[in-house]
Amino acid sequence: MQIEQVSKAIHRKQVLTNIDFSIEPGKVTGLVGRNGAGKTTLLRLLVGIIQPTIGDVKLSGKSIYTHPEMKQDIVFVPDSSEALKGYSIKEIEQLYRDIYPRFDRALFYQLIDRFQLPRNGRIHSFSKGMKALFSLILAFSTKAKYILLDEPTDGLDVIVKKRILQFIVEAVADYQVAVVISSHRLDELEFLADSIIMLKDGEITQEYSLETLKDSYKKIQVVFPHGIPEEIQGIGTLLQQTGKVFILIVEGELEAEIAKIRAARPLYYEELPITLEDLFVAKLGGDDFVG
Ligand SMILES: Nc1ncnc2c1ncn2[C@@H]1O[C@H](COP(=O)(O)OP(=O)(O)OP(=O)(O)O)[C@@H](O)[C@H]1O
Repeated sequence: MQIEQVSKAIHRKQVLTNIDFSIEPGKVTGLVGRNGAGKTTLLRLLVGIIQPTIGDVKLSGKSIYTHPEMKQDIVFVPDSSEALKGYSIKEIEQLYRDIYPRFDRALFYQLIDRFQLPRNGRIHSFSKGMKALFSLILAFSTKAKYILLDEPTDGLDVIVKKRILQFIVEAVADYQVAVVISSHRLDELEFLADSIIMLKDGEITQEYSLETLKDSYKKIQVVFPHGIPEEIQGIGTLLQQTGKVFILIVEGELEAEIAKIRAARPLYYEELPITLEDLFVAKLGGDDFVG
């Protein structure tokens, strides 16, 4: 799937600007950003619920907006499954079979049994965790090539969460689907995602491959008795300061930057393991506005 220079304004407000990336089969792409950054709007654009003001989303070179049959290959799981509430499992299965011609009924019931959901239940009798699991089962049973998940584990207990994450990992490997996950759970994305797209105020500020993440950034703890010396101010991003202890995220020419820090003779120097959360705070933690 190619997302080409997509911008979207809603009620004259610019919500997304120049979004450009592609999504690969068999890979999980994590979408991160602060509240209001535009994640849900982007997912809604990728599934064709809304259309871009400028730009296009293409599958095999064809626009999903002018070739509606393409939408059989894309399924969106919103963060709440309220819309399905009034139906029974059988009714939803029928509905999905009408929309998605490759819907795999055998797989659907196999997964319903595996996760011990009642075959004859109605969705309104399900707990939040059961609804979340059911939405995922439904999505993967469509055999759509692109599965878009908005906060799939939001509000779930640890056990259900683990089952859901495990299920996503297995399903991506088994069916070679492309999954896009919007999430605030950076620890979960670290476990799941192959790459991360970071949105800020509707724009992509960073794209990371989780494989190279740890080679591109360093998290450094240093102690300077009189504050960070002038000659190295501006190197890296200050993540945290506790008294004389500074934690910095360094990027770019790592060796050269680290050599400069060491040349400033800190009383103590240590490299710490970097997490996605560190990068999130370093890159997006700058202001307190939530829009
Ligand atoms: N239908 C709409 N009408 C007006 N504004 C909207 C609409 N949809 C989205 N927006 C605005 O677009 C911006 C992005 O919203 P969106 O829901 O995509 O963000 P998000 O990154 O998913 O946020 P969160 O993490 O809080 O779910 C917000 O400022 C929101 O107010």
